[in-house]
Amino acid sequence: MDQTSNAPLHLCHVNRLTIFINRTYAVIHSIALSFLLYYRASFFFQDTKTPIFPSLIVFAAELLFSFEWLLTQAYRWRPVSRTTFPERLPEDDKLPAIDVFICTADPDLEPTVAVMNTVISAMALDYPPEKLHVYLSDDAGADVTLNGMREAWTFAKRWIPFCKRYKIKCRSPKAYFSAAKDENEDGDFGGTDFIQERQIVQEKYEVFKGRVGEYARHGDTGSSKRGDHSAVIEVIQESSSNHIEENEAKDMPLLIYVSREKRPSHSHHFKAGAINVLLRVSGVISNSPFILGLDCDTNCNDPSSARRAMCFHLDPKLSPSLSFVQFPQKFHNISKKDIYDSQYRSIFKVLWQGLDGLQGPAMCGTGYYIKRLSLFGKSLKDDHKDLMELRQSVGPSNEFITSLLGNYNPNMKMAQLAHIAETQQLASCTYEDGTKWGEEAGFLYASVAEDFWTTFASLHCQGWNSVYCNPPRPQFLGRGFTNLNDFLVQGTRWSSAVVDIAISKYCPLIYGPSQISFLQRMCYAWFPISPICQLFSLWCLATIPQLCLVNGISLYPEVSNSYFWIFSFVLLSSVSRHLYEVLTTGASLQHWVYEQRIWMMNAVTSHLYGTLDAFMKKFGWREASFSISNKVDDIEQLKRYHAGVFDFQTSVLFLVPLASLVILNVASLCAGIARMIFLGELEKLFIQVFIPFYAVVINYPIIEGMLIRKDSGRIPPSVTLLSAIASIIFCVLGSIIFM
Ligand SMILES: O=c1ccn([C@@H]2O[C@H](COP(=O)(O)OP(=O)(O)O[C@H]3O[C@H](CO)[C@@H](O)[C@H](O)[C@H]3O)[C@@H](O)[C@H]2O)c(=O)[nH]1
Ligand SMILES: [Mn+2]
Repeated sequence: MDQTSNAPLHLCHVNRLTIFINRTYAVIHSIALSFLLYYRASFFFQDTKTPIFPSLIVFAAELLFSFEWLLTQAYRWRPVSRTTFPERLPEDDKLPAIDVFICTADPDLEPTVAVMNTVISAMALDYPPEKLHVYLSDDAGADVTLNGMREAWTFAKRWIPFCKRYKIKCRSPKAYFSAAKDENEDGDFGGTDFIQERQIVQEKYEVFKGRVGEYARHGDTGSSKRGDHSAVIEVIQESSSNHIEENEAKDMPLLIYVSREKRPSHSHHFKAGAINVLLRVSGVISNSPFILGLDCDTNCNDPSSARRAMCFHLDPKLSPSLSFVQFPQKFHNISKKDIYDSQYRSIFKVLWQGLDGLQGPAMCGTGYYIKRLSLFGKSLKDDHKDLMELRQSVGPSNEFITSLLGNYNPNMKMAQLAHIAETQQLASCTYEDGTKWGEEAGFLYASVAEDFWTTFASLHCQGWNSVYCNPPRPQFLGRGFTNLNDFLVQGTRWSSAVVDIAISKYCPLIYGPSQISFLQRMCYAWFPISPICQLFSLWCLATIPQLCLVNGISLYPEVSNSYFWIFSFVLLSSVSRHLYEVLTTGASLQHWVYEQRIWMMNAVTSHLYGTLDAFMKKFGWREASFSISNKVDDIEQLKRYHAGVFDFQTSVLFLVPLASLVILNVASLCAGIARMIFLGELEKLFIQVFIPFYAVVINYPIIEGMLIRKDSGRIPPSVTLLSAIASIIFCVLGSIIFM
């Protein structure tokens, strides 16, 4: 260990070439945009035959697009990347303790074996075991999960020493055993000892899986009492009295099951509520200064993440204002033909790097190492720490307040026994009544995008920073979507959650104290504003120029007009800019098509319903909800995903807008081509023909789904018919009203 030297624990690289390219592009593109908007604006002072209403709508769409574009430039202002040197960390006895929080909520959608793999992989992190405490929050209160944990504990006693002895990198047994041998480049594969032990451990894993499977089949998955059960907190311990095994257990991290109390009469605030209970319960058990947050599907794919995170948290220059280290979300099941962009390429390869160069990335729910106290910044802000005020803020438990004030250094065994009674109260659904939990303490409740919202309002706006750590080997691997329905359902939840923020008084465009920089605020504004901008602009651009085309009305400059080149430039520049980013982040030309398509589909469906949902909540017509993402594979759907074939088995509410818009665009394209050929309007309508042409080419799989495919993943004929009728009605009504 290299403690004595002054070698840094981490480095930050500023990519000057990228910055130069990004800023140059921003300047050139914004000049072109200004010309475009000038052309539109001056149009209203001219005397033309074009009807005013469609031009006005298209202008509004262009304005919103430009505004959104402007916000995204902040992400491109100063992207950075980082390297860590965990080997330079101090000795193990100087490392701070870590509590791992894993959340699960529904054993039917989140299979127990997979959740336990996450638990086991977290227990096997490369960190002193006495400084690692793993908590699983089970919102379903299901027996299968509690029993699964007991089995996981027993299996982990074999698994952890095996991983450590042979330096296995992939610490999720499921991933390890299902990978082809040569894929497991890590670990020592030479000796017969290894081969024998691997065999034994694999057998144990099969037994573990079998047992959990039994519980799942015959046990109670808690579906009847999911919203109505009392709190259960259990420290998972040795069940057998076997001496040798007990010795092994010494090297095991503490493992704790937490199922908070839930009652129909009390709002439980979804995942944020679950984490806040974990914050309290762990506060009186282990009270570690740092917390690793994981979703139940996020396996530790590399044991070194904890030490890498400590490279930042233990840097004396960075640490006082550092709240958390975020690792990217990466996924183990991404197809080469990632048609739904399940990898979120742009977020994790572009946007988060950009934020990292400003004040730091937003939390993304999983794969982050956060400083516990930063979540209580507002409650603890006065130095004198008035006890009464603190009670009002975080509730009456003296044990918890003591732990928060840092006066309580838990001796694990004692703490377990002394405080288990206290935890019942801390996990009860009435504990938060009259306190500031969810408002200033812990994760915030105002939006179900609790991660994004908490980072903005509680952390970055209070002057905390964060960093983004993206080493070449993925440190965590989750499960990406494999079908359109899951993608659109999650998209709708996200849009709704962020639009909640956009239409609240905390909209980052207007809210934001001086601690947050202007550029950081622009980035934050983009998330809540973009669904509204995209939804409006895309719906307009997918209907109005088309309607006008059918009626022979020109909305864009003719080819001979010099502004024609401005419009062409803006279009080409934005499209090629996106292509450039896709290619330079290691994706293919084909992936660029996927992203263009899924972006359009998302905008006209998820963003639409999400925004509607947000407004309905605002007016009190609907309650907040959190539709948990499905994590069970359907073989058929999986096959299609890997073949790059769309699976249209989703709600008609999603399908009808998609299909209607495509039908409308095909029809207008035909009409446009006919006009060009028979009426010689090529010059006049060039751009307007190009728009539906582009939309149709990019969205070809929808046409295929309607007309060509016969499999169960196609668009049902009834939906096609309904959509055709919808587009005809739109065309007729639109022509009468607008033209
Ligand atoms: O009432 C709830 C609802 C969800 N969860 C857990 O929260 C996690 C995330 O839920 P999931 O359904 O997988 O949602 P995703 O859309 O995949 O989650 C993304 O978006 C969420 C909201 O922004 C973040 O919290 C997540 O970390 C992020 O991965 C899962 O482990 C769930 O078990 C709970 O514990 N209680
Ligand atoms: Mn998820």
